[in-house]
Amino acid sequence: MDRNGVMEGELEGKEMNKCVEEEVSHLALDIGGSLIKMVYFCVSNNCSVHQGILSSKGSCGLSNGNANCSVLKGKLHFLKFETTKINECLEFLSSKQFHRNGGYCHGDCASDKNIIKATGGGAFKFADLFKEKLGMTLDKVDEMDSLVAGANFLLKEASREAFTYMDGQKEYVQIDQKDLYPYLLVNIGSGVSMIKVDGDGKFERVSGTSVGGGTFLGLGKLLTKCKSFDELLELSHSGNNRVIDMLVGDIFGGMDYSKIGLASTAIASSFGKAVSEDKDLEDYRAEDVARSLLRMISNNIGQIAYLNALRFGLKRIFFGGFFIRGHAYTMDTISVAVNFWSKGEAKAMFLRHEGFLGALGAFMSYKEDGLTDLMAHHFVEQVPIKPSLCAGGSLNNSSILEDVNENGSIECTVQLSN
Ligand SMILES: Nc1ncnc2c1ncn2[C@@H]1O[C@H](COP(=O)(O)OP(=O)(O)O)[C@@H](O)[C@H]1O
Ligand SMILES: CC(C)(COP(=O)(O)O)[C@@H](O)C(=O)NCCC(=O)O
Repeated sequence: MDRNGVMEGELEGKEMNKCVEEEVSHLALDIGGSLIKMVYFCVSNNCSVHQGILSSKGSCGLSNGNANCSVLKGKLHFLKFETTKINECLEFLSSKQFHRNGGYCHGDCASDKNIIKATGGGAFKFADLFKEKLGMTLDKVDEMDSLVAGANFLLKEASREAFTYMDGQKEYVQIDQKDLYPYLLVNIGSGVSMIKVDGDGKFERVSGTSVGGGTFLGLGKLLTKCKSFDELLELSHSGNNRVIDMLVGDIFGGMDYSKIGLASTAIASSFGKAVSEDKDLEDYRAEDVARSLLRMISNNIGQIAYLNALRFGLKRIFFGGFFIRGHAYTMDTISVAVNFWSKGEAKAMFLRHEGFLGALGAFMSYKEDGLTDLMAHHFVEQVPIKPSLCAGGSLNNSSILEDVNENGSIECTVQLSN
């Protein structure tokens, strides 16, 4: 796995084998414009999968004591691949035999009737490819439905999922389930969707913008010649946006424009300095360009999000999508924008499993499918555990913010009807 958490190389493959030995019962995909997100449930050793119906070989150690193991213990795992490298995803699924036991089957798993829940535009675009290469049918789940289901699930079931981030301070937010709705969900993927959520399955996509994560990476690649998202983020770390952005102070001779509440250090015009300076792109440091770009896009999304929150009187805004990547400066910029525009009234919040909302929602939709005998899920998040520890090993509690999505498997139980 590279620094992005994108699968590559043998080592991760070996680590994942351990999980396969423990049996993957269900798997769902979110195939987006930039990344493929995968969520799968790995049944703990003492339970196994037979013909698509999960049953126990021994005691599952769970409450109902039913020999058919209607409650399974295991872990939810999270992985991502670049969409342009979809073949790596297919190879991974194939090598791990996920196409045999990752979906649900109509009685006969050995047949080609494997069906996998999938959301995102790629569920349409790549349906034939999955069929041709793996004999897998992608059962399409609507992207907005999935995002909302994934977010609601995490906000209600997972502990330490939502947090605020301001001035370098991360604070987990205790969500009162009775007081969750309404909220604004802002998913920053390649593009940005803004969804007003009023309940389970009750929502409206109220806005969106095409200036999103794809814009950041696309423009960043053109302007800095960097090759990857991580490289671009890394560059932005050591950059100074003031070299390129035109500040209020640049226009007002170092003074604030206090009458309208603008400090001299506020950005008056992103990239505005490049207008008057007789410089070529090469004369600017790639670090500074990356920083200005990140700031411009984060600010803009924060502002549009706030305006939509204002439009509907929403106080809480949850930001998801892989543009964020747990990156301090991105979250800080978004938080400052929301705080500034709302005069402290609205709050920006972020999610640990930010990029996996759609995939989780697609995963949850198995429970609506009678074919699976899957009645309901009950998830209990425990300690984030590295996928490599799936088959045992010491617990790792020191989850790093940036890597939580790859390392933060969730211990859970899945309830199935007999
Ligand atoms: N490893 C990565 N490769 C490409 N883009 C990444 C990566 N990590 C984060 N990103 C950012 O995340 C965005 C995609 O977010 P995501 O939520 O997966 O959306 P989508 O569903 O459109 O693929 C990209 O546009 C980019 O800004
Ligand atoms: C079309 C999309 C829903 C696709 O989702 P994505 O793959 O970007 O996560 C998203 O890119 C989007 O909402 N774009 C903004 C389009 C607009 O409202 O202008």
